[in-house]
Amino acid sequence: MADSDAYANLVLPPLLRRRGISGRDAAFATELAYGTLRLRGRYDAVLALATERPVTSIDAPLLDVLRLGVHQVLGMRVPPHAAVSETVALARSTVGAGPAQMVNAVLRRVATDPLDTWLARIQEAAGADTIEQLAVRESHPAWVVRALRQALVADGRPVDDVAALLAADNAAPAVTLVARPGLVSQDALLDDSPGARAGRWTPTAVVVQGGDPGALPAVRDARAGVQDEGSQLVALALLAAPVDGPDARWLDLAAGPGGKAALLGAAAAQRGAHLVATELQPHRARLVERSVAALPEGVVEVRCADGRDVGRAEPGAYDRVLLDAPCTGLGALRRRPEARWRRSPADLPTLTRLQAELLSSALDAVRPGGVVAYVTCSPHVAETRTVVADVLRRRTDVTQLDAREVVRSVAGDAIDLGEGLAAQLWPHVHGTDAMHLALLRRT
Ligand SMILES: C[S@@+](CC[C@H](N)C(=O)[O-])C[C@H]1O[C@@H](n2cnc3c(N)ncnc32)[C@H](O)[C@@H]1O
Repeated sequence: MADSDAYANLVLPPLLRRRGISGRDAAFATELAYGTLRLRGRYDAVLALATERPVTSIDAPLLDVLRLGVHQVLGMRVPPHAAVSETVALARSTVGAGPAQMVNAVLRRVATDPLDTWLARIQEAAGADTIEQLAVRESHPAWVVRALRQALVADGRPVDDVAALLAADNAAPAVTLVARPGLVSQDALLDDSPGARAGRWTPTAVVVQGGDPGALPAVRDARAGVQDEGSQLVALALLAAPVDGPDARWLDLAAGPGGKAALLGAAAAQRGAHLVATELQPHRARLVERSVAALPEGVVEVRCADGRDVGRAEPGAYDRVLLDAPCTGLGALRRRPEARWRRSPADLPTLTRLQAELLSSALDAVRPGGVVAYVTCSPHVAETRTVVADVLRRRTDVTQLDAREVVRSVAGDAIDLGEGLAAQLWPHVHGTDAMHLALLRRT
């Protein structure tokens, strides 16, 4: 999984199901796989010290086995002798008897000292640069640490918050459900999920304890869905933003797989509005269809189309527009264990160009007095504040609203938001993905 192009959260659950692995065994296998992927950077630094050679010189399959072993020894509560013997057996069956001996020696060495001792050692080996130290300790690429630190500062938060943010990225998030308004109530979802609690910020979120949310009837028939509470909050904020004049034609410009479209669609059904959801990728457009399946016929129209063309094709046609733009996803690293190792700064120019083009189209598609929500599940300044500032500089027909005020009107005044007109959520502050929201009104 570390080397293939598959996403762990898509590959692992069906794999476990096919092998008949469930309950505690499935939970163990999931923690082993996700934890190893997440903490790969930390464990590679440990392995470089324990093997006294660079990990790049270790064959990929053997390195994966070693990482799995180190995670059991340092990251899970597996007794060291069991972790070592299981991993050696795995090495013997996958990479051969010779490498298995090496695995045995290396893991015994790793098991000699506790995690804190290894963390101190790898930090020291990283040199004097505090970013590099944080990068190995909290297992993030250094460029991601730099970008997150810059985003925290841009939000007016203490630079030292970055350590807590990186640690929050390394903790598996609780599964959060959305009760789609008018289809199922938050109370009904709470009643159906033993041990669940209501979300902190929205009247739609329910945080569940383990189990398979897909087994809940409300999730199976799309009255509810799995959705981070930050995603729910930004969609509800678009719905709470004041528009002047009519309020019946809504657009979701980049809708796949459809979590926010389903929430907006449910609200549209209640308010007598109509939602057009465009998505470029046909298979993701089909996922949008599925996510809105429980809504009354005709409320949501899914179109497989390029969102960049909508502003030109339908100028001023909409009252509310959501642009949840394709982005690096650096705000959702907790939920995508391997994502941090896949992205590179080289992805940014293509993404930010696309984000700017989509935002221009969204602003053309909204009528004067209407509102566009520009949303990313990344706090990266280049994808958020810079994209919005560039568009505002080029146009004279757009003003930025105070998104924090609107978010407070949904989440309550106690929510701790940073500086500036945008609302930036953070895993370590809000317990959500690091969603960014800017609200723009056509004048
Ligand atoms: C961040 S995701 C949207 C997530 C969605 N709002 C949700 O809550 O489920 C961005 C989506 O934009 C789509 N996309 C990328 N380029 C696009 C374009 N030019 N026009 C429309 N959709 C596009 C991607 O395929 C992806 O599904």
